[in-house]
Amino acid sequence: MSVVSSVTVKVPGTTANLGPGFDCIGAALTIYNQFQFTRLETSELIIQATGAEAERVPTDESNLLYQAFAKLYQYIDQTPPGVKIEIELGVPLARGLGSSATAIVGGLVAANRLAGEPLSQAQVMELAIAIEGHPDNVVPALVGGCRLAATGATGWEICDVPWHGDIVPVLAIPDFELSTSEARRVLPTEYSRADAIFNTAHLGLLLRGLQTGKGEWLRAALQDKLHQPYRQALIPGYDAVNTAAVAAGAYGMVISGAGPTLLALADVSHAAAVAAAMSTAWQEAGIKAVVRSLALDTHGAT
Ligand SMILES: Nc1ncnc2c1ncn2[C@@H]1O[C@H](COP(=O)(O)OP(=O)(O)OP(=O)(O)O)[C@@H](O)[C@H]1O
Ligand SMILES: N[C@@H](CCO)C(=O)O
Repeated sequence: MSVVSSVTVKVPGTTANLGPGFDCIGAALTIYNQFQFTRLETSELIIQATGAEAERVPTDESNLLYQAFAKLYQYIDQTPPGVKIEIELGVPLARGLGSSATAIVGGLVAANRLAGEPLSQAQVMELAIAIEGHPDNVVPALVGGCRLAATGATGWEICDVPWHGDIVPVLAIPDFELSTSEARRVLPTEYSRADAIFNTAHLGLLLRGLQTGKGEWLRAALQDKLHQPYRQALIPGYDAVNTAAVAAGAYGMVISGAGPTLLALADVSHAAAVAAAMSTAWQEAGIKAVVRSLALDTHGAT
């Protein structure tokens, strides 16, 4: 592997949970952050950001991208070099579209490349999961597609989840933030057996629904008892947007990641109507939102 002094990493945003798959399933989307890392001769850290809300990205060592970059060097027992980081933001911050995962994956992949690829992709993935605390955003951000992650005997087992080509993810992204930590604080620490069984069954159904595109299965599958009932109150207009999406032909609607973005799944023939209905419903609830029909990213970080 040749030694390089500059590397550009493009990382997709992600939607995690998909309803019943809390903390274990996520999909990479065709929305991206791009990060350029250039090694400096001095020990300086220079961070510049462009794009929507760029002024909100920290430009010191607290920056998550730099934290992940430094973590990889720490892992290989080296001092991180001085570096200039140029950030082009395409994934909105703290909206449930995996912005933190793009930063973690971007920092790790760039550090690994600048250090001469000492770690395998599997090792980078383990580090990314350890930093984020759960696998459902960082795994698809790194490898693309829709992925399910579960702990195995010696580490994480990752499996690809086939996604039928007719299923369109429609994302309604409001103009307010909801941090993951805040959205996790409202969750209980214990659940009933009935809730555990409910989610187990619905996640199984979701996997088969995504694979086959069978409407009845998808309509039943997009339900959850582990996080959504507790988080809906943090998202004004949730019920109205949900009702509008389903009336316009969506299979169902869920919270994207920890929210506040809402994700509807629809077949291609209904996607445009679902997008329009979600937009109107949020507007009528007094909330500005951007609605986008996206596709699955299949490459992950490049
Ligand atoms: N490009 C970036 N550079 C540096 N830090 C970032 C970047 N993107 C996100 N972050 C950090 O991650 C925080 C948002 O993380 P958070 O987990 O709350 O939301 P999210 O990852 O967008 O949503 P979710 O995890 O629900 O998909 C930001 O406030 C910021 O601190
Ligand atoms: N599974 C995570 C995704 C957001 O990081 C959550 O819902 O809290």
